[in-house]
Amino acid sequence: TRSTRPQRMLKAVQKNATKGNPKSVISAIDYFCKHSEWAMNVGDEKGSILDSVVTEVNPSTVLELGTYCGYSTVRIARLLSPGTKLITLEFNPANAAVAKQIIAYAGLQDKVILVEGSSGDLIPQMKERFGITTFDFIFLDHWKDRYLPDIKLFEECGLLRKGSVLLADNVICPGTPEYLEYVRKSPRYESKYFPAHLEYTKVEDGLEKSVFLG
Ligand SMILES: O=C(NCCO)c1cc(-c2ccc(F)cc2)cc(O)c1O
Ligand SMILES: [Mg+2]
Repeated sequence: TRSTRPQRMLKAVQKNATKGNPKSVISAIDYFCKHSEWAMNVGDEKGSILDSVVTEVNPSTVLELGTYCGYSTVRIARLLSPGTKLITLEFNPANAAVAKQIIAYAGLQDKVILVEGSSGDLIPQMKERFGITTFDFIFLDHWKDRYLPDIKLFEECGLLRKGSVLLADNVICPGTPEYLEYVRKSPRYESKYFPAHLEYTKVEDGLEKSVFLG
């Protein structure tokens, strides 16, 4: 039967990237998306902003919502200090299976804990399952209608501390209007918008960085 786009992306990584070289995996995926098939990775323009925020925060505890094929997982994991792991949640088992292989091809499997399931179910389990007290950095890139309920869940579960940084993809396209209104109006967050474009296109999009004030 016909392969899926994530499977074709994985093939492109195995063909064009160098095993154990995260930078070449990132480049191979970006090339595939620019010249073969568009796919919903955060991409190189927004990815550079992601890199700069991760580098600035230098987090010890990291959560990604929405693994997809592992592109942003590789971008983040390659920048983490030795011994630091990132937890990434993916609802779609087929995508998780591809992501696992792309993360392994980059040689970053020891820095990543990939968990299959819904964020609504898994966020309340973070403390008991992974011994997390609070997250230093959270990247939101999953279903856009889950951003608002999940940030409220982080608050309710006591997973944020003064200075926790949340970075949200796609706040313009596809858009997360309710989430944006919440973080920009709430006195408990200091928010900043980073303008960019929808991955591999000229369509306007951007990232919203929100710091929890405690
Ligand atoms: O749904 C998304 N992510 C959760 C599932 O993994 C997502 C969608 C799009 C997108 C799609 C279709 C279009 F026409 C425009 C944007 C872009 C993204 O960056 C995304 O993260
Ligand atoms: Mg996205």
